[in-house]
Amino acid sequence: MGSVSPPSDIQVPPTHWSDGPLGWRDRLLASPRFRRWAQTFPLTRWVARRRAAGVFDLVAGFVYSQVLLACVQLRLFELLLAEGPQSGAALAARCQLPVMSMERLLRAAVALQLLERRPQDRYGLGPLGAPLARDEGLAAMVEHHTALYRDLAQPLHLLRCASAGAGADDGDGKSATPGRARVSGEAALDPERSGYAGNSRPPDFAGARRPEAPHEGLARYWPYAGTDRPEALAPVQLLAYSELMAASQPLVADQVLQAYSLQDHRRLLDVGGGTGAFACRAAQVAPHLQVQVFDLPGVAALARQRFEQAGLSARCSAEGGDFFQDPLPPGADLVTLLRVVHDHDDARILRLLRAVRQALVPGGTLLLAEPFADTPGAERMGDAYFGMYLLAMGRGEPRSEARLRELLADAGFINVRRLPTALPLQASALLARTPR
Ligand SMILES: CC(C)=CCC/C(C)=C/CC/C(C)=C/C=C/C(C)=C/C=C/C=C(C)/C=C/C=C(C)/C=C/C=C(C)/C=C/CC(C)(C)O
Ligand SMILES: C[S@@+](CC[C@H](N)C(=O)[O-])C[C@H]1O[C@@H](n2cnc3c(N)ncnc32)[C@H](O)[C@@H]1O
Repeated sequence: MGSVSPPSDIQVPPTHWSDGPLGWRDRLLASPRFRRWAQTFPLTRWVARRRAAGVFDLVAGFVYSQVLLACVQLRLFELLLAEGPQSGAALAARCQLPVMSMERLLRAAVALQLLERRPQDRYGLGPLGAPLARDEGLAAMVEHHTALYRDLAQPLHLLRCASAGAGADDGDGKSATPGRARVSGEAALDPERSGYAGNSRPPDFAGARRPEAPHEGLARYWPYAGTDRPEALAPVQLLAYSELMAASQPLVADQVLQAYSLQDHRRLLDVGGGTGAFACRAAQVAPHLQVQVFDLPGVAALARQRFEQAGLSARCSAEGGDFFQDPLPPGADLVTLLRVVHDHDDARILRLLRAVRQALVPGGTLLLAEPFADTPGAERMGDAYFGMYLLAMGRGEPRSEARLRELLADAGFINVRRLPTALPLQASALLARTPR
């Protein structure tokens, strides 16, 4: 393998007027002498400290994430919300950790504002931990990152392999990506063997750690991203990601339903609608609405179970199939695509959008919602988080609003408009119509 440092004998000539001043700035910031001066000079000291803290956070980010993971696995936030602040020794006993380790974790969590020190040497929830205390979706997201971090442990390996053909399939369900062979079959996502048991939770806090999160990478976690025959996936392979999506769906549903009223629609088709979590919410907020989910056969079967358990089978149904191959059920006046488009490449998405246009009644509405790239104030979420996440998954990319608009126009949609959502970090939304 060659050296990773840039060859020092290559001079890149400036090609744009801004290269000059920006090159000057870069050399200044890279200069240890300048940095030494700036961190002591009274007018620049605060910028130097802020920048240093920013760089430090990037360097230490993984450590912070693992402190959070330990808190989530111990169910610390829920415990402190339910029972109030407690001493380190009491928490150590509850969590079955040595007192010294527990204190170390608690102090780390305080430094990250996940927890706060309280009078009489006790620990309570902090401003960043409190929102996590009752959020099953966020907790599940944190836990499943174990799979992502396996892939990211060697980022260059991931980047090199992916450039050889991310998500390419060699026809038998195994990824053509070298070094990331996909194991089909039950072992991959067997909740027992992977250690992942989704939302199944012990009844009380006594020694109640959450189960260890997945031991495999994302390609196995999301098996549909690596095959051209997703309808052939075994039910056990669909379970872990379907549970994660159902647990985290309220985060998305809240954004969508706050931004858009379903009252004027009569028939909703949720394409890639998973196990029907959004469908149930939609049916509950719009009691006149007929709702249908289209997803892979094994996932659609789970949706049917959910509808039955919720007593919604009269208005909610689910059809199984491959949305790239099979026709979508016709007749809906609203189609939703929630967290679906970013999973796939442009060619597949164009095919899917055209199929959605065919399925909708004339003048029908498409509502597309997912995290967008280039979201002001949440840029890291798009290109940094989802960019790397989807690379590890093996297919798809985060797209900007502008790119999604182009794809929608290519697929024949008109009147595309942005629906403002309260927390674009969670999901942004576009509305589009089919011609009458
Ligand atoms: C009351 C006092 C004292 C003061 C008031 C001050 C005030 C107004 C404070 C505000 C408090 C407040 C309301 C806080 C709210 C916090 C919230 C809403 C936090 C939300 C955080 C959301 C996060 C961290 C979301 C993370 C989402 C992730 C990581 C999503 C991952 C999604 C994946 C991996 C999806 C995969 C699907 C695929 C495969 C890509 O298709
Ligand atoms: C990221 S999940 C989103 C699920 C749901 N919309 C949500 O937001 O919770 C993507 C969904 O698309 C489904 N899916 C992926 N490829 C598919 C295909 N070719 N045909 C049908 N469904 C597919 C998956 O089974 C999964 O339920």
